[in-house]
Amino acid sequence: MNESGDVLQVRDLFKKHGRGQGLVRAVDGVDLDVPAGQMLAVMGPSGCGKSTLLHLLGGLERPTGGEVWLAGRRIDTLSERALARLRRGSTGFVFQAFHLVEELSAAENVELPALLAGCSPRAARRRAAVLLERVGLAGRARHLPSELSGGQRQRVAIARAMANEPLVLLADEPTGNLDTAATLDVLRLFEDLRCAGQTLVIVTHDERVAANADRLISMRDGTFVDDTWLADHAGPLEGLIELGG
Ligand SMILES: Nc1ncnc2c1ncn2[C@@H]1O[C@H](COP(=O)(O)OP(=O)(O)OP(=O)(O)O)[C@@H](O)[C@H]1O
Repeated sequence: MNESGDVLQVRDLFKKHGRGQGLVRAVDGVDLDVPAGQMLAVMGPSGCGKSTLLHLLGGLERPTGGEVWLAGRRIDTLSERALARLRRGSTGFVFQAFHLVEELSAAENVELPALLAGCSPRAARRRAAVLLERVGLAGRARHLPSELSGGQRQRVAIARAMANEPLVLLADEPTGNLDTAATLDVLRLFEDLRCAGQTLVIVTHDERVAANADRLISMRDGTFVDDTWLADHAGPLEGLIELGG
C-alpha cells in the first residue's frame, strides 16, 4: 500500500490494439485510486474496455502508456518473470467461465497457487481446507469441477484466487454464468471478503453485483464516464436474500 492507503493506483493509462484503420483504444487515458478494502464495481457496454482494464490492473496485459501501481510498487515496467511472480502472489483472478483445472479436485485446484508459490504440500493442503470451509464447500473437497454446480465451481475459483492472500481480488463477470441462487452465494462471499478487508475490483453487467459495491465506475469507449461512491451498498443484497435465499 502507498502512503495514502491506496492498493491500486493508475495514471493516464492507455491500451491500444491494432493499428491504422483497425486501431482500438480499449483503455483511453484513465486515472484511478482504489483504497484498501474497497469493493469497486466496473460496468459499461460490451467492448468498452472493462476486461482490458482488469487485465492491466492485474498484470495480465501490459499498457501501451501510463502507469499501474500495486501497493506502492510500479508493475507495468516489471520483467515478465517479476510479473508472473506478482500474478502468483499479489493478485487473485476470478473469471466468468471459472477456469478450473478439470482433472483436479476442488481441493487440488485451491492448493495449486500455494504450491506454485513454493509452499509445502502440507501447508498448501491446510490452506485449501480452510478456504474451502470459508466458501462453504468443505464437503465437496474431493469432487472434480464436473461434479459441481456452476455456483460451487465459482466458489472454488474464488477460494483458489484467495489462496495466496492477494492484495487485490480481480473478478471478470463472476456471476455471468450463474442463476440467481448461485449469484447470491457469490455476492455473500464477496461481502464476507470485503468485511474482512479484502480489496475487490469486479467487472460486471449485473446490477445486483454493482449495487453491493462501495463504488461504481461506468466505462464507455475506454474512458470513465461516471465514478460514484455508494453509501448504502448492503440494502439490495438484503432485499435479494429475502426474495431468493
Ligand atoms: N487482443 C485484442 N486485439 C484486438 N482488439 C482487442 C483485443 N482485446 C480487446 N480488444 C478490443 O478492445 C475493446 C475492449 O475490449 P474488452 O474485452 O476490454 O471490453 P469489455 O468491456 O470487457 O467487453 P465485454 O463486456 O463484452 O466483455 C473491444 O473493442 C475489443 O474488441
